[in-house]
Amino acid sequence: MGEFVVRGGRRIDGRITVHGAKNAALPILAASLLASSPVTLYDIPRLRDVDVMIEVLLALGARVERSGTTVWIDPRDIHTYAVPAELMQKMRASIFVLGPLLARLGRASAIQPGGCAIGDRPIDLHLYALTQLGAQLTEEAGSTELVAERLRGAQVHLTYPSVGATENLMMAAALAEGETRIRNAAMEPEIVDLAQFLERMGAVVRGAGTSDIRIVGQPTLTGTDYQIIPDRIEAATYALAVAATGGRLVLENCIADHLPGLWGRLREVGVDVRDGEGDVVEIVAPDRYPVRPISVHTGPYPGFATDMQAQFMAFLLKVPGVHLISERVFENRLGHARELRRLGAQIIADQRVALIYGGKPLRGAAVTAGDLRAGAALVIAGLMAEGETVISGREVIERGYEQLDQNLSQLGADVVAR
Ligand SMILES: CC(=O)N[C@H]1[C@@H](OP(=O)(O)OP(=O)(O)OC[C@H]2O[C@@H](n3ccc(=O)[nH]c3=O)[C@H](O)[C@@H]2O)O[C@H](CO)[C@@H](O)[C@@H]1O
Ligand SMILES: C=C(OP(=O)(O)O)C(=O)O
Repeated sequence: MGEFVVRGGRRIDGRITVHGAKNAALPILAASLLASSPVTLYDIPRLRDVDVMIEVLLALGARVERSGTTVWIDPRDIHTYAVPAELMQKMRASIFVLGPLLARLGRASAIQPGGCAIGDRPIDLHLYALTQLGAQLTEEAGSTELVAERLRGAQVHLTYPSVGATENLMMAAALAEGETRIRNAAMEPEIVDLAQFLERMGAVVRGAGTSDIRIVGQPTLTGTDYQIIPDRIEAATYALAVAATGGRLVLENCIADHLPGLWGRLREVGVDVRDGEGDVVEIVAPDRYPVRPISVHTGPYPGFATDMQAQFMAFLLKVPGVHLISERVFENRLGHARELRRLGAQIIADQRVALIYGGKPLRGAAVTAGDLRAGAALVIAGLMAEGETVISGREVIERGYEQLDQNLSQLGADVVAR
């Protein structure tokens, strides 16, 4: 297992360009399987999860070429409907290929992904949604198989606005006969990005970004080229790193509107956030914060994103006052509280709610990244702490952050990967 070694106490100053969004790239790579001719995707981040998704596409019979952040996919000859078990185990987002495989080959199978460090993460809503389009479902001995001669559009009400289930359904519906209407659909920017990609391939998608999405399926979809949106969670992570350490940061390729809840809370405690023209956001953080209790509840978009909750908790350690975080999306996503306590943080937490006593000094220690965003939170806390913080589980963090150590070092921080 690799580590990040962070020596705290340095100010951040500089500018960085936000990479393409992991959580948009993964479903869009899967959606490329729907096309009857090659697809070219731009701004695909160089991340471990993307490597695994490309392995999945190759295993299914697609041709894939990659040069920097450009990925070319020829899905014409896909022949395998079963997602290899070892790839499902490596990354639960492999589940995104179920909808496209079912639509292209009439059959799709995979092992059931297990839970992970942040919760059980069942796929019942994905499967329910696909059966509503006419697929027959067989579940046995930990594996799932879906079969459909022909998918037919339907009205599908999701009992929870699951991002992944909405995406799987949109992809299958794009090649189904007739119209599909998704009620209580997820509204995240990554849903809108997938919708735009499907439209570029010839599907008709209306209402993406609202809770009511309509998709008119087409007999075939054609390959296209498409540029992925910037990673709002990567942007939030760097913004919170500067807010936690003091200094100035210019984020290029950052769509400020994709982060509701973040900028307002930063401004509330005195961070100067300038949302300029051309997707540039400038953040100037004070050295000290006033006593200001903050409370945050995560929720589906446009609620406060669960994927920035851990990093926000690390930032709150800097702000004097007693703060409250409640995690409402995943049932077990506060594991970082225990690791932050190793740095001297005063946090009381159960599985869903944490009280954070901010404004107290932190000191470096050895900690472990239990999940991707928990790891990012520990890096932020390490930047604030006196002395050296060694974060093990570097590979977990690199699932979602490209060149984290180089980026932070370039901004003046002392972060080494080893
Ligand atoms: C690759 C990707 O884009 N991942 C994101 C996606 O994950 P993901 O798509 O897995 O998240 P969902 O929105 O589906 O999950 C939200 C909640 O719904 C539950 N649920 C989900 C599906 C299902 O079939 N049954 C069920 O009960 C989950 O356990 C969780 O409690 O959205 C999450 C919520 O914004 C983000 O944290 C993840 O980073
Ligand atoms: C939880 C995340 O991703 P995934 O759904 O791929 O585990 C994340 O991006 O924070």
